[in-house]
Amino acid sequence: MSYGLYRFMVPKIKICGLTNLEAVNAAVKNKVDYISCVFYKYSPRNITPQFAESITEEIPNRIQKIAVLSTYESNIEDIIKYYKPEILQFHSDEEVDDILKIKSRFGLPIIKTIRVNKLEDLKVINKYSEIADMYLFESYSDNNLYIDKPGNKFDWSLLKKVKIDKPWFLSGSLDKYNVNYARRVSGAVMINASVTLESSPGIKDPNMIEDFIKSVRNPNY
Ligand SMILES: O=C(O)c1ccccc1NCC(=O)[C@H](O)[C@H](O)COP(=O)(O)O
Repeated sequence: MSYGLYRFMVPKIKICGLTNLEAVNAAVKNKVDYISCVFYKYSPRNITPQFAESITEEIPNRIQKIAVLSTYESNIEDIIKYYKPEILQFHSDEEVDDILKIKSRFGLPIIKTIRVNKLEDLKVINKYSEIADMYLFESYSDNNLYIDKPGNKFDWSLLKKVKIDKPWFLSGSLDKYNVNYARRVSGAVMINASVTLESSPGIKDPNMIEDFIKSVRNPNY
């Protein structure tokens, strides 16, 4: 995509791993498009479905709620019942059939995370293309399989080298300084950020959320 065209595409922003009302309010105030809560017991961002419901119940309808979970999680019924996500995001090496069962049962669209460090990692898109409605691309480190640490990035330009058959988010240590460069070299229209907006593990800083969203919306900010 030429830079000229890219400049006119309105970016969509997802803030992931919200754990308190202040962070949700900062995301809402700054007109985020998607928010995600994490339901993964080893994550510092893990919260209960009931608490996720309580911090997100007042958000406007235009913001879509995403649940980050795994097919191995046992509390999916509670996640659906209380948090009421509009999209489910699967983040590990789930089997296609297991995701399909959940998709058919709850009738919700699926984001499949694809972890990328080299071009051949992108082949896994083929495996999930039947069941995924969107992808989320991020990097991985061998010693930390499912939870990225700040600073984990991949060569974003790899995403321009393959045909991607669904809408997709770019993720992985995006911050207010690198996000517009990352969008340019990857062609991303949809952006996900989490750890880079935290003052301590699991705790998002409302000012960092605001600065991040402003810098995506206005690259000269
Ligand atoms: O965020 C978590 O703690 C997490 C734990 C287990 C599975 C997935 C998890 N996050 C889901 C994501 O979409 C991304 O990993 C995360 O937002 C990465 O973004 P960033 O921290 O900005 O690199």
